[in-house]
Formats: sequence, C-alpha cells, structure tokens
Amino acid sequence: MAIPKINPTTTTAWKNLESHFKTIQDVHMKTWFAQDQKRADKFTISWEDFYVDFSKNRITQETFKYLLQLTDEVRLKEAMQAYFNGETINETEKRAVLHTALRASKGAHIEVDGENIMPEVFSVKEKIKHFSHDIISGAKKGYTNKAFTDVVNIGIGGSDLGPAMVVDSLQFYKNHLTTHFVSNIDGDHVNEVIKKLNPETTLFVIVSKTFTTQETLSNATTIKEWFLQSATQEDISKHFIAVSTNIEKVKDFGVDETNIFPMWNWVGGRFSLWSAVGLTISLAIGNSNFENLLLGAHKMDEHFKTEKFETNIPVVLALISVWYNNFFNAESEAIIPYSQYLNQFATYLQQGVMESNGKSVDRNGNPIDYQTGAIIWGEPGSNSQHAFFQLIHQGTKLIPADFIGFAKSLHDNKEHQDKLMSNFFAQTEALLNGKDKSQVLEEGTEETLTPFKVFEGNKPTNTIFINQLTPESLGKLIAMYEHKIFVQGIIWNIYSYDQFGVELGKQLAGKILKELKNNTFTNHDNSTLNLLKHYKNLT
Ligand SMILES: O=P(O)(O)OC[C@H]1O[C@H](O)[C@H](O)[C@@H](O)[C@@H]1O
Repeated sequence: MAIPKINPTTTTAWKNLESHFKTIQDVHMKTWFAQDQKRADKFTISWEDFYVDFSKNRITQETFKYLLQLTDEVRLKEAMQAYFNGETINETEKRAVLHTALRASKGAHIEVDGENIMPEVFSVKEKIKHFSHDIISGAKKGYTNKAFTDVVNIGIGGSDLGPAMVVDSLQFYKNHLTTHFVSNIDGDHVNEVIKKLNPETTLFVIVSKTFTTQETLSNATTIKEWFLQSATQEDISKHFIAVSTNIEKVKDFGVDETNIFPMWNWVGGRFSLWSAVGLTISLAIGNSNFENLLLGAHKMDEHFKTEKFETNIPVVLALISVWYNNFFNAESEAIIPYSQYLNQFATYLQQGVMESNGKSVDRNGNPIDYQTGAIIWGEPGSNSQHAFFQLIHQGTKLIPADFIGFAKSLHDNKEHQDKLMSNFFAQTEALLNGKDKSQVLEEGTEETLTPFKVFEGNKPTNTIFINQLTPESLGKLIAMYEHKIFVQGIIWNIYSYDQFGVELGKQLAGKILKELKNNTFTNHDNSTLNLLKHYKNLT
C-alpha cells in the first residue's frame, strides 16, 4: 500500500480551516482561558513522564476538530502503517524508512524486500555492545598497549549532529572517555581537535553512510596521516573504526573489515543516531544508557502508533504547527529547552526538520502552492531570554515556540532549579497574557511611554514538560520530533526522506575546486568570478 498522494488544500478539512481561521484570527487566547476554566485540562496530554500542555495555542475545540478531520482526509493512519511496515515510502530514492526498526523490541519481525531485517539489526547491536564494553573497560588497547582515553567521531550532517547532540545532552551520564567531533571541511576544525590528542590512546570512528562525503573523507585522511607520523600502517586496525553502508569504500580507505559497523539504506542519515552511527554515544555513556535511549524512542513509537490522534503527542504537535504554518503564515518555529544540556538540540532538529520538509514539489511531482517546512531555530532558556526573546514578545512576527523543561535537575540544585523553572513558567504566561495599557499605567509609567511597554501577548507556545533528563526521556523527545516530521510530510504531500537540494552546491564546489587548482575559471556569473579572483590574489 503506497502512501496516498493527496493535495491537502483540496480537502474539506482545509476549506473548513480556512473559513474557521477568519473567525478566530483576531481573538486573543486570554478570552478562551477566561471563558473556560478547564481549557488547559482539555488541551494537555499526560503520557508516561511527559506532560504536554498545548492549551496556550490559538486553537479552539473547533480548530482541533478540523485539524483531526485533515488527518482523516490525507489518510494519515494508512501512511503510518506503510511507514512502520517498511514499505518503500521514500519513493524518490526507492527505500523504506525504518529508523523505528532500530529500536524495535526483541522478537519484532520487520521485512524489507521480503527479508526480515531484525536479526541483522540485533547482531550489529551486539557488536556495538561488546565493542563499547571492550573500549570502556580498557580490554581493547591502542598500539602501545595503553587503554583508550579519547574518541573522535569523524562525520558530518546526520553522521555528526545526532551523536554530537546526544553525547552533549547526556554528558551527566558520561564515563571517563573524552569525546570529540570533527565535521567541518574547515581544516582549522580538525587541527584544533588534533592538538588535544595523543595518537596512542585515541580511537577514531569514521561515520559516513555513503562513505563518499568530501568533508568526512578529507578529515579522516588528515587524521590518518597525522596518526601515521607516530604509528605504523598495521596500527591502523587498532585505532580506526568505520560506520557505513559502503563496505567496499571503507576497505579502500584502509579500515579493517572487522572494524566496520554496517548500516542500511533504509536508515536516513538524519535519523541514524539509533544505528551504529550512535557508536560514539554508546562509547561515551555506556551501552546500557545507549539502549535506554533506544527504549525511550521505542516507547514513543508505540505511543505514536497506537494512541488515538486527539491525544497522540507527535500528531497533535504536527497539527498545531501546520495550523500556524499554513493559516497564520508563521515562517519559523523556536525550540527553547530550559536545560543547558540541550544546547545543541535546536541545531540537531534543524537538519531533521528542514532537510526533511524543505520541499516545494509534491508527491506527484507538481510544484506546491502552499507552505511546507518551517524554519527551525532556538537556544536554551534562560540565555535566550536575554538574547532574542524581545522579538518574540514585541516583534512583528508570529513565532510559535516549544518550551521544553525538566522538573528535576540532574545535580539536585533546588535553588537554581526553582529559578530556572520560574523563568520557564513565566515566559509562556507572559507570551500568552501580555500586558495591556492599564497595567502599564498602574506601574506608574508616564503616558507617552506606554505604547512601548505594552505587550500584546497572544503568542503561542507548547509546553513539553518532562520529569527529568535521562537517556530514556531524551529518546522519547527525539522520536517525538521525528514523528512530527513524518506527519507533516504526509499532510503536505511531500517526500520527507530525500534531500536532493543538498547536491547542487556540492557539484559546483567540486568544479570550483578543480578551477582553483588550474587557475582557470569558466561559466561563472561576474559576482562569483570576482570573488574567485579576489581569493586567488590573496592566497
Ligand atoms: O553520512 P554521509 O553519507 O557522510 O552523509 C552526511 C550528510 O551528507 C549530506 O549532506 C546529506 O544531505 C545529509 O543528510 C547527510 O547526513
């Protein structure tokens, strides 16, 4: 059963939403809160350790009804079945999309092209487990017989952002190994990392699904050359590991076959941290914590698969986001975690959301005349309050925001935690209610200054409130956003799992690199030509 290809704007639900929008676009949310003491209860989902309050949104029961009707008309349920069953839903690349299989429970049977993939999934998991244990315990040693102290993940995009974000977010759970991430083709990146390393005690994990990515291969080559300044060719097998689908290319690079951790075409790069791409995570926090991350994701998969849509967290968040994106014309969404640990979370989500849903052609190959993927950005609170919150509160743009918070801190510092959480609660309250002229005057503000001090409020937020940051709760949170991406791709009738838009720049960079070597430049606009000449003159 293929995914239905339905233009959402042709549905009755869409037309209902359009006319409904006209009736509520100017209504202040305050009115609805005043009218209904139970509004928050009606728009809150409690599930396991998640408490998701979406009442501070510009929606009513009627909005919600039409949004749910939209899921019926685009046949979301059928699409979800195709997704979880391993059908070829990534039609443009002719692949299944099965990151969910990587966290499925023992005994699961999931077929790709008629073959059960689970035995292989579990055998790679075993390999990750044993390898992590041997490195962490010191059983496996480097070429001078010393235990490993450092791990360098060499990858980019999905082969970097997921592991880097998770290792950083779960640093509280880290062991003695120091982890580093090298991604940028900028040689200053790799050289800064090398500065900190001792080749005798460093493990290098080269992660590339395709093993053709310029950045990763260049960085791996630079590191290998640096390593060989003090070690021999035979020592490579003790220090270089690779994660890839492209076994031949990995072998050509010089990595031992036993040091290769396979992955599969049915895992998209930006959804791959659950596979051996997460090896650095397993090394940094230990395999049982890595398994708990996967368990959390699996629980969210089950919730998404089985929960009715009105209380299904990824579905509800996806629908609310469509509402702002397509009816209020909101261009972006802010992700504001009230946890310094989630410092890299928005950066990670940018690839997930924007590479997946940044599309302007529908599943029938036709140009789209409605909005698709939102711009994702954000930084942790409370820092961001002192940076860009001014624009969210008083700017001209509507910016729906997800506030992610954890009730208990990891270091048990109650005093800081109460202050942090006071800010967390205060901000969504302020964004909802604003401050009107009479309140400003009551504060003793002189009349002429009142316009500047009035806050309109009516700014939408979701509060994603979780008990504590653990590997399991982080797994749930990441999977929640993965499924939100899926639901939106279905509604917008786009292919969320290809990324052809990344190719053109790569092709042109290849051409320019050759031209720089030969010092001849052809077929450029005159701006680019001037820039190239200027570069040549300076270098
Ligand atoms: O893992 P790799 O094959 O090296 O790919 C790394 C990255 O490359 C490309 O730019 C893709 O757009 C990303 O989706 C991918 O994650």
